[in-house]
Amino acid sequence: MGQVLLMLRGLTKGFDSGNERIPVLADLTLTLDRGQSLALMGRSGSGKSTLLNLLCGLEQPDAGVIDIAGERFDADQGGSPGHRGIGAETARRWADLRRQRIGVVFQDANLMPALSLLDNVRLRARLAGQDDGQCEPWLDRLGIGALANRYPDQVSGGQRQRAALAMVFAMKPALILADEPTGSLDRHTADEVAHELFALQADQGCALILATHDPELAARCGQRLDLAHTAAS
Ligand SMILES: Nc1ncnc2c1ncn2[C@@H]1O[C@H](COP(=O)(O)OP(=O)(O)OP(=O)(O)O)[C@@H](O)[C@H]1O
Repeated sequence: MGQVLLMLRGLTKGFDSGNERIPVLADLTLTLDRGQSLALMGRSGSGKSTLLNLLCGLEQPDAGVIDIAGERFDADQGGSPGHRGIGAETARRWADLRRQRIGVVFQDANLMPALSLLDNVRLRARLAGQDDGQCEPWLDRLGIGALANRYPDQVSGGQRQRAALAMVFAMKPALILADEPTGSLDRHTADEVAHELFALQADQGCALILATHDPELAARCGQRLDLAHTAAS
């Protein structure tokens, strides 16, 4: 058996709508080892983005436990769901994890507009405590080395998506969270980016969780979780 990277126990999350709490995820339990990949599937609104947000601390669960790389987060039981604060210590631990261990590739590639693609990658590496002097090869590997000195608004959406992947790999994360990482790309570019994503994931031995509607992309993952079939949907 591999080394466990992520453990979810009884993870539950809903959102307030008027006086009601609408359940999105109910009692979700799963384990992911280092080096494994998991595709999150399910119809629109089934909770894929919500789960990714919970896994990087951008949303807080109503109940359950999240354990990532030995950092354990228990849902705060004080107050009613939706009205709980997050303690300063918990916020700090999530921020540390996002900076050093969790690489996030969400739909609107989160590049700093005032920095070139290369400087975006360097900044991300530096924040994660990695060597920022070795960042050009990441852009080369993603096929955008020639665009290193351009700013994000001077390249296409697909090229920004590749730069976002270069940033994630430069930080050498333990876990990558990707929300439709190829969603805005044409089929050919999507295939190229997916190829690099899985090749680099294998090279680095990190775990990958990706939300997608694309069955071909999901088929490349070792595991699949269909949120349409979880108790809340
Ligand atoms: N901040 C919020 N407040 C209230 N409801 C929310 C909030 N965020 C998400 N929801 C609701 O939770 C449900 C799950 O949303 P989520 O974005 O996780 O779905 P998804 O599976 O990622 O959908 P898609 O495939 O369309 O991206 C939806 O019904 C959505 O409207």
